[in-house]
Amino acid sequence: MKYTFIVAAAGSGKRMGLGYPKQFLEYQGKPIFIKTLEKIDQNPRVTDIIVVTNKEYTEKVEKLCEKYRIKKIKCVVQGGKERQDSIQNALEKTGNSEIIAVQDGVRPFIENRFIEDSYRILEKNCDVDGVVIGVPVKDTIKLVDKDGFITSTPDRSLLMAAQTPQVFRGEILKKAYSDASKSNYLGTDDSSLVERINGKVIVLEGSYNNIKITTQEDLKYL
Ligand SMILES: Nc1ccn([C@@H]2O[C@H](COP(=O)(O)OP(=O)(O)OP(=O)(O)O)[C@@H](O)[C@H]2O)c(=O)n1
Ligand SMILES: C[C@](O)(CO)[C@H](O)COP(=O)(O)O
Repeated sequence: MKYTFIVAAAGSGKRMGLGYPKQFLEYQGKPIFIKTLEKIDQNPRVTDIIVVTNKEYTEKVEKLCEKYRIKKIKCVVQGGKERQDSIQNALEKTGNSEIIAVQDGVRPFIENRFIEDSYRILEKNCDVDGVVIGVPVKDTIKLVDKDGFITSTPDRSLLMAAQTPQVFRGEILKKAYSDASKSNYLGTDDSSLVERINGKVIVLEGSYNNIKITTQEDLKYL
């Protein structure tokens, strides 16, 4: 079995406003995306890792992966305009991988149990197409109209905030991406693409620590 990880590191980090992409920000002496890659590389079941990055940073990423001895790198591919385009480019290099996981390069607090438990769920349940790491929402969520007026208050007990990794059977993930591209559907995560082709995806409780480094306020967690 091939267990491929795609690590998305092709964003520009506009909201962080560093003047360079936040995946290169140093945390404990290493770029954030390297900290993320180290955790994935250490899992014995992961067979290969594809990193997606901005065209102008490809060589830098290759060198950093070498410097920090990330052993399972299969290739570094060029990203696209949106995160979804970046993942689509990486999917083209996954070959016949049976299980494909997608991870934000800027979520360095990924835990090994997220990977292990997701693989276990997919192995034990042939009717499940994917596993998404997520946490119960703590705030009350309001749906609003374009003028900011509240239209409804969804039942919070049914709301989960999606994180990464998001782990899928390779075939359905590729089909989901291909269908989304044909119909110009742009989702904000990988699971939403699988959901729209009626894939059965389960949420596995992750951790509130597993944040995505997005804005300056998140730097206090590093
Ligand atoms: N075209 C893109 C956009 C994002 N990402 C990656 O997807 C993850 C989550 O995206 P986000 O936090 O939105 O990162 P940025 O796009 O860099 O941030 P911003 O939206 O503030 O510019 C990050 O690891 C980012 O590098 C990517 O691979 N390709
Ligand atoms: C995939 C994701 O990290 C799940 O929370 C998130 O949706 C990425 O969103 P962004 O628009 O790239 O910040």
